[in-house]
Amino acid sequence: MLKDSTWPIKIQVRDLNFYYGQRQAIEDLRLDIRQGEILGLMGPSKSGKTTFLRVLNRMSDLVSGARVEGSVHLDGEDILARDCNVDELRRRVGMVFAKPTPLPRSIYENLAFAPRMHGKRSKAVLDELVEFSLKAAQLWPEVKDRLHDSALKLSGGQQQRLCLARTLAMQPEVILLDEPTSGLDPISTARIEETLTELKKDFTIILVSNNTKQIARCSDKVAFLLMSRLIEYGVTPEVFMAPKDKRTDDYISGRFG
Ligand SMILES: Nc1ncnc2c1ncn2[C@@H]1O[C@H](COP(=O)(O)OP(=O)(O)OP(=O)(O)O)[C@@H](O)[C@H]1O
Repeated sequence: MLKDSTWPIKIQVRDLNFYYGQRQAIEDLRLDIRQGEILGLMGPSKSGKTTFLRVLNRMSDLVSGARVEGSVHLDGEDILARDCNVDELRRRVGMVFAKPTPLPRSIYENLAFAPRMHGKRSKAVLDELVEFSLKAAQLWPEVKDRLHDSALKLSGGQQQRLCLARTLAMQPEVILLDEPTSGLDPISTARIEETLTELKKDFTIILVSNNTKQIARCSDKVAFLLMSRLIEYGVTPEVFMAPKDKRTDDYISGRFG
């Protein structure tokens, strides 16, 4: 179901500017992301997509010399505020990277490690969390009989679903995906895309992809960034069928980027 303007806003971005030293990577961004929708973020290389994701869970803080202006509210709370609890924010806003990065441990430990660090010590609770997150990432049937095998034995596509499961094990509210299928074959890509469609029932998702077809297939709304600026934002089929800006049209038709 399409989330219209009456649907609750999960993330509200206003007048967002982001600088790496002198270089501005996000300019005057204004965007609402509604609860339970998939926002596809597309744009050519260096348009600011990854920077935006990193602002949303304050991973951008880790870059020395970086500076942010404006506001980003998550459920009404300003996450750029000094007193924001960044550990809790990163639990609520989880991230999956382009390259799968399982820990060199068992499948089970990949999922139980961080929740245990956050105080979940009971085996029964961890077992349940492992099963829940593997099922949500649609990996459970393939690994349920070998949870104690090394995660490194899994295929690339399975490793990426494991990384998604690892994010889900932290019981986030928002999932950021930065080109999650860029290194995967078409079958593994399709599995991840199906999984995302299931997950949006319970989570708000922001998907960065250089693959415009993937954005068209998976997202409810789409934002097109070009040279640090938001050029177009709207309901995905409308933007793809009738883009308002010629630069969006050029991009989705493959005329540049
Ligand atoms: N850690 C950093 N230090 C300095 N500049 C950076 C850093 N990360 C990104 N940038 C610069 O910020 C701009 C936006 O980069 P960003 O990675 O956000 O774009 P992107 O749209 O995600 O690109 P890509 O599709 O290539 O990943 C680029 O000019 C990039 O060189």
